[in-house]
Amino acid sequence: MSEHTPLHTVHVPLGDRAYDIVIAPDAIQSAGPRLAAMFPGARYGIVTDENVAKAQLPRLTASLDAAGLGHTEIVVSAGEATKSWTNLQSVVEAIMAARLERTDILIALGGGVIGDLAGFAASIVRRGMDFVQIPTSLLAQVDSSVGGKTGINSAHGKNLVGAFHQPRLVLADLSALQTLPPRQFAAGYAELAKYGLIDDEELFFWLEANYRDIEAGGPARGEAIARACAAKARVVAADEKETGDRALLNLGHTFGHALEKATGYSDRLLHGEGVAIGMVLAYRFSAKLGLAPSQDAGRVQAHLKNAGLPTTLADISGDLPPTQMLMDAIAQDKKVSRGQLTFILTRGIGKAFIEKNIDPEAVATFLEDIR
Ligand SMILES: NC(=O)c1ccc[n+]([C@@H]2O[C@H](COP(=O)([O-])OP(=O)(O)OC[C@H]3O[C@@H](n4cnc5c(N)ncnc54)[C@H](O)[C@@H]3O)[C@@H](O)[C@H]2O)c1
Ligand SMILES: O=C(O)C(=O)C[C@@H](O)[C@H](O)[C@H](O)COP(=O)(O)O
Ligand SMILES: [Zn+2]
Repeated sequence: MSEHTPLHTVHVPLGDRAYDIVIAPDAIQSAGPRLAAMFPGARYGIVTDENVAKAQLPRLTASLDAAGLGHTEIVVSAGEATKSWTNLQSVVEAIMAARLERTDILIALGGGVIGDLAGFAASIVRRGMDFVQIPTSLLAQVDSSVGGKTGINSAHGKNLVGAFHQPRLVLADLSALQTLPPRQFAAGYAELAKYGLIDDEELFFWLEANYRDIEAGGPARGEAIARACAAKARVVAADEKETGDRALLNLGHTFGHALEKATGYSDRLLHGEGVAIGMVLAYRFSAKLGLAPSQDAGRVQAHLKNAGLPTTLADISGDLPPTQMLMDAIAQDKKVSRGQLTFILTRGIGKAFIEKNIDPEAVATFLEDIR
């Protein structure tokens, strides 16, 4: 095995938009030669945030320099508020100021915020340029770097402006996770557990048994990331633009996105934390409707809590707005169709399903009851 052999490679079979997800301990160090072989003659724009610029950018620029690849860096603030119109504009203008051409490559180096923002910028600059995802958070390695959803938040809600734009390559560097703060690691773990909760109870039980090794950076970590990417690749390949079953990946997100909006896209609630609470609420709501055993809801909540995640509304610091305001946010969910709410509900662990025409009164009453 060569020094740069990936630990795992997951293929995303999307015809002329197919790509690989390379999962390796040193994917950043080996990026230069890999990119040079894939995109002869290209220059690179690297979009990153200020934390990742300190922790991981030097490894990437050293690799590009060693391979003789020209690059320019675009550094934005860290955090969810960065997914905004203002930052979209400045990133797009910076790409043009650097004279990156349509056949050059934009690199998103960072977590899901950077992937979503840079990916969206790539989708619109010069009517679309190629981009490469180099995810550095657990959340981005198991979820956001794969599948081509890109976008920003609006005053009306989460991810309401965006495009489907697939990356040409995903390089998930396991050693990058060494500098990720523990709270961010836990937030990413929520999206990892989500795959088990959707349709793979064996994966959820394996995560329960292997959580400590995953957290500690043992061999289970790479395997968990690869299993998550394979699960997402399967869903995306079958339904790239979410006309059907891709909506299952939204488990916990209808509640979670409303809570992120309610907390001002701030550090009060990270996306993965909102998803953790949202998934527990989806299980509790399903149990209340008589669809899922309440023991399963309890088991899900216990595991996420054990992984260091908030699992109830009371775990969110500060006051939350009235239920009606949460319902207003839910009404802007992208799964709403002809004015009807769609929720991802469940019949138990690994048994999620899409339910249309959910009565908003039932949701509001449920939220009032648990507050
Ligand atoms: N497009 C999709 O399919 C998809 C899927 C899931 C989530 N998302 C989006 O992803 C975003 C959340 O992503 P996230 O949790 O990665 O948040 P993030 O991008 O804000 O990154 C988390 C934090 O960790 C820091 N960080 C990242 N990597 C680091 C590293 N290796 N070392 C040190 N610090 C590091 C960042 O600077 C940031 O402060 C949300 O906006 C969510 O909506 C998108
Ligand atoms: O890739 C998907 O599809 C997902 O739903 C993954 C989610 O984890 C992610 O948060 C996504 O950005 C949510 O999509 P949205 O369409 O509800 O904004
Ligand atoms: Zn998510």
